[in-house]
Amino acid sequence: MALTPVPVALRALLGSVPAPTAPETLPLAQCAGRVLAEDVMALRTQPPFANSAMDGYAVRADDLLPANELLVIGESAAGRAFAGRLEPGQAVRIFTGAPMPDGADTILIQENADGVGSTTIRVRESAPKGKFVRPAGLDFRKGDVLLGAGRRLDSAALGLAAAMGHPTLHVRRKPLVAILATGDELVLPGEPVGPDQIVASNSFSLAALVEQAGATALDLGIARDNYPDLATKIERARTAGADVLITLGGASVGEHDLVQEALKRQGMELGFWKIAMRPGKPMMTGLLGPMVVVGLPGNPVSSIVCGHLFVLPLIEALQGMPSADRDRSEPAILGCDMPANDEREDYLRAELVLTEAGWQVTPFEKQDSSMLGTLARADALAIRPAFAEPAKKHAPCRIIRLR
Ligand SMILES: Nc1nc2c(c(=O)[nH]1)N[C@H]1C(S)=C(S)[C@@H](COP(=O)(O)OP(=O)(O)OC[C@H]3O[C@@H](n4cnc5c(N)ncnc54)[C@H](O)[C@@H]3O)O[C@H]1N2
Ligand code: MOO
Repeated sequence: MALTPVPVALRALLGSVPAPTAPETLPLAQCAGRVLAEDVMALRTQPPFANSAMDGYAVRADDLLPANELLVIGESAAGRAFAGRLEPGQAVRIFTGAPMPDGADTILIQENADGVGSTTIRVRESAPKGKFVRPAGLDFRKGDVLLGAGRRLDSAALGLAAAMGHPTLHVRRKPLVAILATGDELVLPGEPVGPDQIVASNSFSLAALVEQAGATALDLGIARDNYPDLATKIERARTAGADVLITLGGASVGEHDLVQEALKRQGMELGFWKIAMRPGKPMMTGLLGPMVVVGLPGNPVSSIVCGHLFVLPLIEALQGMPSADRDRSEPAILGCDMPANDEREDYLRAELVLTEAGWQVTPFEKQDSSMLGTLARADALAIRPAFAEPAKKHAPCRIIRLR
């Protein structure tokens, strides 16, 4: 079978998502990190009235001649407006956020007035008409749509939704991602490790990755390399209603690589298998009923790199984010010479340095896909396209930032 290029595989995977997860209504305080299921319209105008941006005096700009004296006739504070009307020659003591009194058009900040606190003030320095006045609707008006469906609710978006008057929001249910490690050799961290055993790490790294992307991880533990155990644990993912099943390991071509066959026996429709990338070549995708299956290679670095390239966009697509298929790479320059590349696109663990010419990326010398220490040190993946010619230090390249 020919190797599938990364963008082809990614498009196919995102295209296989049956539908975004169902919407649910949550109180605002529980919406951080969730994705909006519908557009959000302002239920009110902000600010609802013209107000002062500074502490000082509400005045008429026409009265702001240096040394002019103004009679202070009252006070407007936030939550306690001045009820009367300002006439020529008058001022109203005002504080930040307080409503502008009728008849006033400008704020004289108290630093530019003499006699602050007394019944008469003297203009020290003039100000143009409208200075430090926030007109009603400066931020938004009732009916404005300020947050679109598919927007992830970061702190600014949540603050805005609150200011628009929404106590609850319609957001996508968190995708449920079942994670199944496979392998006779695996033991959990902290368990006794036999001479031919390996500590399982991939479930932890993938769970962290999917949770950062807004999903809930469901750890199915470790399936041993036999069909009955694999079948039981795959079944558990289906019963739990997982939107995605990530399998780890057993993806390659050896006699103990049973995962694909186990999934097919349960009815999985294979999407693709084997991608033109390094690491991550044996990755597989499929659909088992409505559940999207992603079979990741067992090598720890391969599984995490595939997680960044495929699983993160998949989880965004499941949350209805329209930008899920965006190009996540950024420009950089090489920090060293690079040899020609073969038919697999390379994702090299690398460190970044910010230079006058932008990010300079230098791949680590050792790139084995078992080396988690190197991956944890890496700032980015340096991308070397398939069949790339040799490249010189400072040549342009693309990177994907890891943190
Ligand atoms: N003849 C060939 N051999 C291999 C090929 C190939 O094309 N022809 N591909 C290689 C590539 S590339 C990769 S990547 C690996 C991936 O194979 P598997 O997905 O079958 O992975 P395993 O054999 O199950 O495990 C590989 C390695 O990773 C360790 N592992 C597995 N699961 C975990 C886990 N949960 N946590 C930590 N470490 C794990 C496992 O012990 C092995 O050491 O295949 C190549 N072979
Ligand atoms: O592609 Mo494998 O993921 O080289 O190690």
